[in-house]
Amino acid sequence: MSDARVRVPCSTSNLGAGFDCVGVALDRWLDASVRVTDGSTITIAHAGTGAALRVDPERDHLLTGFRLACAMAGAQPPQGLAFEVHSAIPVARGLGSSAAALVAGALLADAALGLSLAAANVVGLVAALEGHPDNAAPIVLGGAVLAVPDPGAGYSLIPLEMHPALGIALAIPDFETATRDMRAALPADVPHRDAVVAAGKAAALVRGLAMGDPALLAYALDDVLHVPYRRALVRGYDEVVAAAREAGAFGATLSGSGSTVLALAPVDRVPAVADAMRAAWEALGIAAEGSVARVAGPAQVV
Ligand SMILES: Nc1ncnc2c1ncn2[C@@H]1O[C@H](COP(=O)(O)OP(=O)(O)OP(=O)(O)O)[C@@H](O)[C@H]1O
Ligand SMILES: N[C@@H](CCO)C(=O)O
Repeated sequence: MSDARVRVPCSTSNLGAGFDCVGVALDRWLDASVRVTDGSTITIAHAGTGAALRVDPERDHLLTGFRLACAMAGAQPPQGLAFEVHSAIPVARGLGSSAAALVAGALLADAALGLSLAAANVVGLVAALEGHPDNAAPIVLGGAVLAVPDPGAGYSLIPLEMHPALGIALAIPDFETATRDMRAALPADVPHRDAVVAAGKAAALVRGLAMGDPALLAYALDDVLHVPYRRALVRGYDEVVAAAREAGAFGATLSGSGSTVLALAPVDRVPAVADAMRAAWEALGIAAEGSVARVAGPAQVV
């Protein structure tokens, strides 16, 4: 057993029509380390965006990920552990902070105990806990990823091409939306006609990302499966999406389950789109950060 350190990106997921199956790793990072101690206590020191988290260590996703990885490999976790985390990923904003913490914990266990877990296993254990693989998959693999169930119990993880002329803008408001609440807002069933439209939009998303095709992306970002049921819970959603389009975006949608709004745009329009979305929120009295996001590589042991 040795000390270990990892660096894990954030992720945006869904991208409109890729609900629960498409995600992209983005360049905001969580850095974490673990040290084995002589005692029998577990400490987790959070800095950065996690500093305000009031989570008992026993319920912290970092420790959960660590223990799940040990259990998957049949290894006994040490009793005394000291974790240190610095995160730049905003919490409960649709940028995968929970998946990032789970992946970080699992990779720390893998590195510290020499578990030799495959990337697909790490995605699988995080997805099993979260109930969807679209954050864990890009965090572990980097880039844009399609994650769908494979004939066994795991997932097929397929890297998706993103056209180089395609840029990503984010607007991150100062209010949270918990994924649990946003999933509770979804209906148990949708009308068949909506399912038909959703199938076409999901196909349009994959092809639109590869080609950078404006019409396909506009169609795909205008989701019918989850956004219609969630947008009322994100104050200003319609205004921010409209502002993105007016500033030159192909379209905009919730990042993950929100509250962040993500826009896809030609690379040279991305700064203006990010600024327009921020301004739209601020016009409603809601502080927000507008930023240009870059696609990130995979989580790494450093
Ligand atoms: N180490 C941790 N880092 C972040 N969140 C944690 C951690 N441990 C537990 N949590 C819980 O997870 C919640 C955040 O998860 P949630 O799924 O709601 O948002 P998210 O992962 O930031 O966004 P999304 O899943 O929509 O991309 C926090 O409010 C907190 O209760
Ligand atoms: N696909 C998930 C992502 C949550 O981060 C959802 O939209 O609920």
